[in-house]
Amino acid sequence: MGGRDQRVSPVKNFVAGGVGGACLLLAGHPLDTIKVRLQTQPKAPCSQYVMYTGTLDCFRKTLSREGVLGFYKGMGAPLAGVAPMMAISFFGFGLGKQLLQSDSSVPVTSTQMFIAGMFAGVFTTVIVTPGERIKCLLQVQSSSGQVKFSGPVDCAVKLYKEHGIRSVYKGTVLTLIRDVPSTGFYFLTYEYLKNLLTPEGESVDRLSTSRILLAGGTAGIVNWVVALPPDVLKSNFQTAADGRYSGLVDVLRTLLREEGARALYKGLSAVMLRAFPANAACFLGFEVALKCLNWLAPNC
Ligand SMILES: CC(=O)O[C@H](CC(=O)[O-])C[N+](C)(C)C
Repeated sequence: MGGRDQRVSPVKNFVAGGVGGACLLLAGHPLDTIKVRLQTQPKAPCSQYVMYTGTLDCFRKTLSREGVLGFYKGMGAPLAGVAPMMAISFFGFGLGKQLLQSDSSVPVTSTQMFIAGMFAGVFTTVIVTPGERIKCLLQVQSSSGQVKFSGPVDCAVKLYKEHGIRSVYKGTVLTLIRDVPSTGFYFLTYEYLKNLLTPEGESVDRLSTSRILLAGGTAGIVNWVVALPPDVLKSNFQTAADGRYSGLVDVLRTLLREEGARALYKGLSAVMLRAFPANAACFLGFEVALKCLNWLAPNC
């Protein structure tokens, strides 16, 4: 597989990855707001009184009542987490490729791309695990009606005070199971499609915006096809009361026994609806930021 002609500096990958993360959030947050509103709307006595009948209804009502800004409520906390996560992810991927590629004139192979992507997945787990634990607990709390945590910082402090750092990092193994293979496929798909979509004789670095969007969006879909089953297990494990599950195999067994295999793809439509535009924007933001950085500092 053809890689970039020259190696990209890890700092540039980090900064451009952060820009990509901010774009991911800007494009994906409206669908996340819709998803959370649908998931947490109060149970109605009959379908006539239901607040939102579906995704489109929720979109229309939010737009007419709150305007476009209504879709961007509560974006501050995720911005503080998603931009650094994607910065670390692109940094880890770039570093992984450099470590695996002994000669920079030899293109990076598909296997090396996949391993470098998995490497990035290991890197991000350090910040993703506590971020997901806090996010999931807050999301479940808003639908359960019991307010234990006033916000992300309060949640982190309470978890730490109650059961120490182990509690903040509850779900680390499941986060690794979710993110290591999926990030491998994420970057492999993007790089593979970029090469496939590059016309004969042209450089992959001059790919059109529409093709970058297509490659990035598809990478997002592939990422979530792989990530969703462990994501369901992770969310259940991270939000369960202490002692409810003896381990991750117990979560899997319980879920399969109680809800069947379909439970492993819960929330599929909302996740997929968000995955394409959010990740298309992420990779476009990354590529544009990288071009700007290369223009500003061509020699580093
Ligand atoms: C599971 C996840 O966070 O996926 C990221 C993209 C998205 O849609 O949020 C990508 N990555 C796993 C590389 C962080």
